[in-house]
Amino acid sequence: MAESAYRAEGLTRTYGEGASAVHALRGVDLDLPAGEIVVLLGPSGSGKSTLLNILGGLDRPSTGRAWFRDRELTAMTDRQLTRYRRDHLGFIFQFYNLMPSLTAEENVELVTEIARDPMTPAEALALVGLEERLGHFPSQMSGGEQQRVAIARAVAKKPDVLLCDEPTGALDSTTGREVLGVLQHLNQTLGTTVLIVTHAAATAAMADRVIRFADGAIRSQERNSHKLPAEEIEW
Ligand SMILES: Nc1ncnc2c1ncn2[C@@H]1O[C@H](COP(=O)(O)OP(=O)(O)OP(=O)(O)O)[C@@H](O)[C@H]1O
Repeated sequence: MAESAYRAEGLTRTYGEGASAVHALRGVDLDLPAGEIVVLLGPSGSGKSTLLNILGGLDRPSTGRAWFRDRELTAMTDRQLTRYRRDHLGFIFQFYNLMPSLTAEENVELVTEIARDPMTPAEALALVGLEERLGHFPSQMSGGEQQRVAIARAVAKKPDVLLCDEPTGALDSTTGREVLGVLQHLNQTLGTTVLIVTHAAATAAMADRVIRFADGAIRSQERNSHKLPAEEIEW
């Protein structure tokens, strides 16, 4: 059986109390094997980001338990969660969060300087097809190129898992497909587990596993028998 990346049992997350409480997660059970591309779909407010943040060690559930491999995230101290994020995860968000005063190479260097066994920034930027743009500043690049720098930054430390929250949310469909192609390439060449939270339902076509959320719970989960290359996704 494939090694497990994540498991979760009965995760709930409630914000606030009493009548105004928001039940962002209402009991989520999960079992995600390592090495897959997993796409989480669902309407706005259905709890997708909340789940991603808990698996990413950025938030804690109100009740329930979660594991990364055989380590229980919900039993970790804040320090242990910080190390878990540093040693195992890369994050990609809708907005690229690049430092405007640093070049592409220097933006990636921010991570490679503190990682244990990183690629060089040039290697990471080559993986996302930006080997020619090392010395460019974010303002000199398109949105898609900036997102590729952000992906290079996330993968430079060779993470086991890439957690992506709306990675194509700010991009047009052509550029979005290119960015998804980069994620697919990383999954195929490095075996990185990739979790993608998105509104773009078409992204499901490139997933190994599609999880649909509604109202804080998983409504369905399916495995794709036939995955499409990202370039062939119809938006
Ligand atoms: N820090 C917070 N404080 C209060 N409520 C929150 C907080 N974070 C999220 N929520 C609420 O929890 C619910 C789930 O939010 P979440 O961001 O997980 O949904 P989502 O499915 O990712 O939505 P979207 O697709 O719009 O990003 C929403 O009703 C949201 O308003």
